Formats: sequence, structure tokens, C-alpha cells
Amino acid sequence: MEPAISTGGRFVIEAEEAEALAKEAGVTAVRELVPLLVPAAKLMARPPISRFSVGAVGLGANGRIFVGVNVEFPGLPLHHSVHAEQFLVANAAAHGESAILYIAVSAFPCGHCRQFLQEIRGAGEIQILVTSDADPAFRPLSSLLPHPFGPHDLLPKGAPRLLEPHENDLGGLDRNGGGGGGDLGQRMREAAKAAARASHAPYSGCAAGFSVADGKERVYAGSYVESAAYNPSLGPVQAAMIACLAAGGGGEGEVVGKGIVEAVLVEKEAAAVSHESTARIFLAAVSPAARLEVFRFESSAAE
Ligand SMILES: O=c1ccn([C@H]2C[C@H](O)[C@@H](CO)O2)c(=O)[nH]1
Ligand SMILES: [Zn+2]
Repeated sequence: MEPAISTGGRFVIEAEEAEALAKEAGVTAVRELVPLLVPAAKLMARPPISRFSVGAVGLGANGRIFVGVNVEFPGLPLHHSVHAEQFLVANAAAHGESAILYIAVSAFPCGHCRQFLQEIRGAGEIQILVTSDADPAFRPLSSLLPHPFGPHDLLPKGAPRLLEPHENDLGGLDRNGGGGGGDLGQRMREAAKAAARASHAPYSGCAAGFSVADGKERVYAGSYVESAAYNPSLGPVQAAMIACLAAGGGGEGEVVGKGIVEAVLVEKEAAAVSHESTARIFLAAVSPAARLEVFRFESSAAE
């Protein structure tokens, strides 16, 4: 059944359009539109293993709406999956959003997602509404996760949090970046480098970015995002899959990433954290013919 209010299949809705949709839905504030979009968001999920769709919809500080869905990859261990809430946050970060004020989600966020959200400054104040709750209402994240462990336990106060600007230094890779050329390899390398510069990896100091290209030479890239608690971290491969689906490149109902023909990983030389073997395992399962190139930046580069 078609949900009453549609996102038009999009994962980002601009502020003016969100206002128009709110009007159409007969609500006075965009905040009230957010839960109404959850059924449409749920339909965009890609859970071929669980068949359990999760949809999340968030409202940014400047009125933009971001959608997140869960994404699963058959043939891979379950921890390669992306949760809807993680998708939403990575999607907002990739679009330069500075804050997420409200999130509506179809099911109660798991512990891993409650933890992942702690990377955002003031996370406890994010208002969460669960549409399947008996009494759905926006309540602060701090009520779902009291006494949080988080960035405040490990980082200096001023260190950039997720959704705050990141400009990681890629050292020699930036200086010898190789100019010119509009070819696919160049575009992929630049996209992976930009993703690595924007990566949130303050715990390991190992920023990373991953880009992929499909058969139509469309390029999608994603930034590695670390969690203070390590395990809910979002790998650069998953982040690129989020970018791919969010930009309409996930194919029609197929496994996201199936159409990848080339991939580029940018990560730190001799790093404590490397994504190369994970990227190879991922590609072997999802798009076995894809080629992977790895570029490494000097470990002396400052974070
Ligand atoms: O907070 C949660 C909990 C679960 N899921 C997804 C993960 C997996 O794809 C499916 C079943 O757990 O639901 C989410 O997206 N968010
Ligand atoms: Zn979760």
C-alpha cells in the first residue's frame, strides 16, 4: 500500500519542500511531518536477509529532512549491515548538515544506534519518536540512553564531533594528488580523498574514505565514522553504500553495491586501523568482478 505521504523515493528533502509537504499533510510544523514520513522511508529499506524494514527520518537544524533505512548484504556477516539510524546520520553528515534536532523511527533504536548517536554534540537532546510505540511522542535520546559513554570520555572538549567540520590532512597524497584528467579513475580518487578528509576518526587517528563507480561511471563515496565505543563504528565501505543508495544508485530492489565495477580506498599508511581486507571481502561477496585500488597517505600527517 502507498503511504499517505511520500518522500518521492528521495533520501534528502530540501527545507522549502519539507514546508510544502507539511502543509499538504495538514500539520503546522515540519517537526510533525517527520513521523508521517516514516512509512514511506520504511519502503526504501534493503533488508534481503531479515526482511525486517526499518525507516528513520530526521530533521536538520536548517529544515532539511534526511531519510535513513537499514541495508543488508547477503553472503556477508551480519555486522556489515547498516542500521537505519546510522544511515540517517551518515547521510546528513555527507550533506554537510550541522545538527539533527528530531528523529522519527519505525522501531525502537537498538543499543548500537543509541551509542552511535553519541558522536553528535549534545546527542542527549536529540528528540526521538518511535512510530510503533504505544504512545508515540518525541522524547530526548538521554531518556533512551542514560549515563552515556561517549566522546566526552575520550576526547578533548573542542575536538570536532560528527556533523562538525572535519579537514583531515592527507599529507603527501594531497600534495602529489596528480592534477588534470577528467577520467573515471581521477574522479574516484578525488571522491575517496574528499571522503577521507571529512572522515570522523578521532579515536584511532586513521581517517579513511571509499569510492565506488557503477557501470554508468557514476561515482559514490563515503567517509569512515568512528564511535567512542569502537564497535558501532561505520566503515567507509558501508558509508559509500549509503551514499550510493541515497543518490539513487542502488538499483531497483537489488542488493546495494551489486553494480560496482571499480572501487578506491584512501587510508593511512601503516595504520592501526585498515579497511583494505574488509573492502576486499565486501566486494568479493557483493560485486566479485569489481577492481579495488588503494591509496595510502603518510602516517606523519596530522589529524
Ligand atoms: O536500531 C535498529 C535495529 C535494527 N535495525 C535493522 C538491522 C537489521 O537490518 C534489521 C534486523 O535487526 O533491522 C535497524 O536498522 N535499527
Ligand atoms: Zn540500531
